[in-house]
Amino acid sequence: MTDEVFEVPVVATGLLAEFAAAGLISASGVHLARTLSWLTGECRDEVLLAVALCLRAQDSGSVCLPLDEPHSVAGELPWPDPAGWQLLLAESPLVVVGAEAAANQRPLRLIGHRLYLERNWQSEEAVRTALAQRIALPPPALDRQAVADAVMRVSRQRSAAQELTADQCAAVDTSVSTWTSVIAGGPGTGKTTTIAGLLRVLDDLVTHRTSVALASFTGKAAARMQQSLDASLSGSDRDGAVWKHLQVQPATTLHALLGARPGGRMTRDAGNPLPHDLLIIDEMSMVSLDLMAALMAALRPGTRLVMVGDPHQLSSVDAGAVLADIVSAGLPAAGGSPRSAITVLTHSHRFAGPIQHLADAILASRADDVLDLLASAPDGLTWAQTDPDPVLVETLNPLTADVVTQGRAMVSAARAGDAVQALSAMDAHRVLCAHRQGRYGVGGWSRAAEAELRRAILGYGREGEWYLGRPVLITRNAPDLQISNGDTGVVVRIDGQIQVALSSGDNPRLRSPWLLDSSETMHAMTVHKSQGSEYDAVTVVLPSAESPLLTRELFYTAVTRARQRVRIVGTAEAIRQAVTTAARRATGLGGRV
Ligand SMILES: Nc1ncnc2c1ncn2[C@@H]1O[C@H](COP(=O)(O)OP(=O)(O)OP(=O)(O)O)[C@@H](O)[C@H]1O
Repeated sequence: MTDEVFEVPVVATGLLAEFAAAGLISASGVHLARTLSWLTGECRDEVLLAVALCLRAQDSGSVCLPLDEPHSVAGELPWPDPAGWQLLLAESPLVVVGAEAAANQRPLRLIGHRLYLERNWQSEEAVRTALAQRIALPPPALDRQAVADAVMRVSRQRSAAQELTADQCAAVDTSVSTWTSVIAGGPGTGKTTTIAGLLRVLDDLVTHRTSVALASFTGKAAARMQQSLDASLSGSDRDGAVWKHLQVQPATTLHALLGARPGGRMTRDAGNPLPHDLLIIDEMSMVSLDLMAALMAALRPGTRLVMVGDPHQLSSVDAGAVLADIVSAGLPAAGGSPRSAITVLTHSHRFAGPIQHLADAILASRADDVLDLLASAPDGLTWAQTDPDPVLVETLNPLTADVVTQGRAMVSAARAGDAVQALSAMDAHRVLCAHRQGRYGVGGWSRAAEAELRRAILGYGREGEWYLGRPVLITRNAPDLQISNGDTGVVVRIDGQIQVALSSGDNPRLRSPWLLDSSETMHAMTVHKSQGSEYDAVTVVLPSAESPLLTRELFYTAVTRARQRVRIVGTAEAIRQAVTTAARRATGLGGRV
């Protein structure tokens, strides 16, 4: 009996077998479909296929499966007719139909032509309802003229060349005067400067103690936010005591703010909400639907929420595209109000040159312009026109000088015990890959760089596993050590002790390497992991044009990580493919906010 029970769920037959063979559904999708079939008696092939496709959609970042969407990889596969498929699903014991129906333990929900895993539907619904409730609240009780005057005053406190732009003033005004707002914009468009302005204006306007929390998705992004906020505020304001009424807490990660516990539960929730009066979330593009649902549950109605980020960047690793959805759907400042609570900052104050032109052309999907620009090789942009392969010296050649210069700088700072210098050398240049493994992946490129360094630098890597100057990527959260998945650092020797210096604003955190359970050598990183960080120079390794990861968002995110120099390693075909392929995630939030 046990054997029978165990065997039934893993066998793929019929449509499941065909789609699995074509790589369109995964083994876990087949397993889920067969298990649900065994539990409920549902055995219609089309329904089981929908279950497996729904799981696959979630694994690739979508929140739901649109049944009626043309399938780009359809080929010879027998896709069910959308209308008939919808009818079959509507009468399946696995499916709840419609937004109004209560949850009743069924694993799937059908909303029109969109099929959701029930859990994703619940998260999306929770976010939508919470946003709608917040929009319906009467706006904060502030005198409109007083707000406008305070914004002007704060803008003029800056030097003439640094006064806030009209868009930045509008963003501050909107964020102060509404409960929920968005400040959207690409790198260097002045989002952090606007946040600094917002804090000053709020401090001017309120008459009571007002607590402010700043959070970002990764620890690195939180540290960067804190750093640039400190730089935007004058010396005296940085000292918390000088704020008249604000209590501004140091920037932290969103998970830490919500008190994430193992298993994904949060300490902060509806019964124990966040106590702050203002919550500012940076790098909002990295926030998944589930995390957004947890955040909305933990927000009191009287907390202003300001979401800051670049909707054109890659979406979260987990399912959802919350910021892009909110920006595309629009967010009214208040119920029935024509005024929008979203401000888009478009002018970059940081780049004017070729990197900005490249980013603009990528976003506008102008492939010819991108290729012309790269071919003209302006200062700051280089293009190694080749199909990358880390085992081929000619591919690595253009990179070698950067890798070796950087390696030398890390080693000498590490030997001198200068953690700040070692970290700055680490961030001087970063190789970014779309893939984790394989020819175009982080693993191979990191190993190739390591081999090059061992050849070029005398004594490199001789001190054992934790050798001086080794760049390290943390791959798992360790809250007790205050380190997060994605943190980066360098092995250094300080006062005779081997330590890993981890990036953290102005003051690196030092951790004993013997306590780091999950880390790897990092000479290259995925574009996903690089989100929220910036480097002086970036080398982007583009996969072949066939790679499903090659999208405009990926290319744009990679290129905009660079402050001064970008090198692209890839073929013209891959570049064209990236620029003309939009990352598509099926979500329902955009149409429902
Ligand atoms: N209105 C302005 N006038 C002049 N300079 C400005 C203005 N706003 C911002 N800047 C400058 O532009 C640079 C980028 O600003 P800021 O750090 O606020 O942008 P950002 O959008 O937060 O960038 P990123 O997210 O890429 O870090 C800073 O040096 C800042 O001082």
